[in-house]
Amino acid sequence: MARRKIVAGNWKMNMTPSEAVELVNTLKPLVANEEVDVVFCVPAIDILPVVEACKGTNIQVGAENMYYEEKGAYTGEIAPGMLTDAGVKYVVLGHSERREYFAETSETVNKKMLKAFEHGITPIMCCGETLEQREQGVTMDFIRQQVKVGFQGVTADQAKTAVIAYEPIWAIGTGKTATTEQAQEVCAGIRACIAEVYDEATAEAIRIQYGGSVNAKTAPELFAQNDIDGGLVGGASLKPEFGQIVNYK
Ligand SMILES: O=C[C@H](O)COP(=O)(O)O
Repeated sequence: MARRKIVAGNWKMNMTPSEAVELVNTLKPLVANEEVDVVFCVPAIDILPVVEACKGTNIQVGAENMYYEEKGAYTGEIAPGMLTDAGVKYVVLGHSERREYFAETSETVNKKMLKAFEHGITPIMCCGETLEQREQGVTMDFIRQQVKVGFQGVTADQAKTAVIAYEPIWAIGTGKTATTEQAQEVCAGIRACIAEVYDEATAEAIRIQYGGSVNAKTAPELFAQNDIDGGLVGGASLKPEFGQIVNYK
């Protein structure tokens, strides 16, 4: 069975709550495509107004991060139960910006993955190599490690519902999209890694996105690849162009 495409916007640290509602109202009619899962991953403070503004549409709301404890003395963190109560269905975990600026490791990402599944939140787990790693030829070794650690303890049934976003760090926000061949090659490698860790059925079911300077021009070819099931879109998700990306074909 063909996998359903999933196109998610990652707003990062952009949009005040009132700007967020305005953006949703602009994008709503542009992303009304029932054949694709459309997700807006938004800053924590925007979640409630965005959930409200997305009611009655095909848009699902995601968070950009989450903590792995249920509650307690963790100043500044957001618990999974808070997200589900607010109407969140997805959470971006292990984005390279969080790994780089907030010291996230694959081990903490793994704890968050397990907690997200426990609460019925679908994780969008990010992985990707630096330019240096690509030049050294260790891209796949590095990504396989990120995936294996990230999925430790995750059951095959849970993994089947997960989303992995392959985002080469050198392509994020740089305007440098990976070539279609580069993106397909790594996404296929990630699927092979899932088949090794679990089985063919799990590898066939899991959805793998590409992320890194995706735009309306590059999306059609990228999303047409066998192992690319959509995109995680940063900059272009804040513009009407996101509608063209969702309607890539
Ligand atoms: O999560 C999204 C990615 O970091 C890609 O961002 P970008 O589309 O602005 O390059």
